[in-house]
Amino acid sequence: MTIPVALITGITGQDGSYLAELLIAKGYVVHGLVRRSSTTARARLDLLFRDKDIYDKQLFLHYADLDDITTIRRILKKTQPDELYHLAGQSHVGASFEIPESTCEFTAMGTLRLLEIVRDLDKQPRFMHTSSSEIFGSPDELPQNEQTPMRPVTPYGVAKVFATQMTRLYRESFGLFACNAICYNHESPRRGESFVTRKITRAAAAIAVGRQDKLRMGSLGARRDWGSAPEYVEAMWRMLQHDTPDDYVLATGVAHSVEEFLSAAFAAVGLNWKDHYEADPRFMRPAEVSRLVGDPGHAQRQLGWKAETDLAGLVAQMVKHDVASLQASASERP
Ligand SMILES: C[C@H]1O[C@H](OP(=O)(O)OP(=O)(O)OC[C@H]2O[C@@H](n3cnc4c(=O)[nH]c(N)nc43)[C@H](O)[C@@H]2O)[C@@H](O)[C@@H](O)C1=O
Repeated sequence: MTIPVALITGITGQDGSYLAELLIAKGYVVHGLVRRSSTTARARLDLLFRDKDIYDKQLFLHYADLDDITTIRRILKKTQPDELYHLAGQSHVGASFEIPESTCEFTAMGTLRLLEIVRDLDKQPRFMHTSSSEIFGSPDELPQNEQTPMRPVTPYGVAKVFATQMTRLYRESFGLFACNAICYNHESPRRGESFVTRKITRAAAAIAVGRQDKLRMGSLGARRDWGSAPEYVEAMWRMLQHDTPDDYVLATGVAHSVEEFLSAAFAAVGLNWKDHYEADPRFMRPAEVSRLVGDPGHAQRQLGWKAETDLAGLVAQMVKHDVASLQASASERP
């Protein structure tokens, strides 16, 4: 039996770590591209795999930045993956207003460069690009599906539109097996600390144990369709196992406000968020998407995939994790 080989860009991120775990459990050999500078970000992977004798047997990490075409081409030629999961990019929407150029460089051009390399390979891997609900920006219809017109309102959204359309174009014009996973927000205890959900659950835990008093945040009115990250990477894998390539909205189909998330997280540790919240203009954005909710029907029909975790379940998992890790670090203190 041949062992399937996958390559993941962005393997050190939240989704990358869950996807690596999933593929390794399925018996894949997994190669990951790692930025030379992201030594600390590797902590997620080290925590998962360091003691499990996986490195150099099933998991191989390679240094390569997304603008380093020759290195990526060399790695792809050497590793000959069957599947290429493209997760890397500047993923913070708020930051994209501060650094629009590098956001486009990595998120938009980085995807095009990868597609170009794949197009030239003799053995072309199946390709999955992690697109985003931000492509819809300010949509006319609700919920959004794969046919909803793209109307991005943030530099990040514009970059994702470019990458999404290029992925479609390489599928339709050059015959690549290329798919877009149009992901709505997906969270977990491994979510980066600057995204709103994790910022809230970490603060709720820290305030509950007396290590923090205030939580400074931006607007609470925005609504998001929040799902659970491990479920979304399962859908990504299913996309590349399907007979034909296509684009899929991955979402729960239900939206909640930031205030609802905040309220649920603080309630989970017996606190009232109103006693600790402080509005901070530094976290307000020049433009907000507010009507994003996805229709995951296509993924359900074609891939048999459905988001299972609701907001209450997600909040409970994240708060529990953050409380436990604070307690563990407190007990380690001399
Ligand atoms: C689908 C999409 O999902 C993510 O992008 P995002 O939705 O912008 O996620 P977020 O957690 O940064 O913000 C959610 C909402 O929360 C509001 N908000 C209020 N106060 C703070 C605050 O203090 N920090 C942050 N970060 N947000 C705040 C903020 O203004 C926004 O309305 C990325 O994975 C992205 O890569 C992606 O593709």
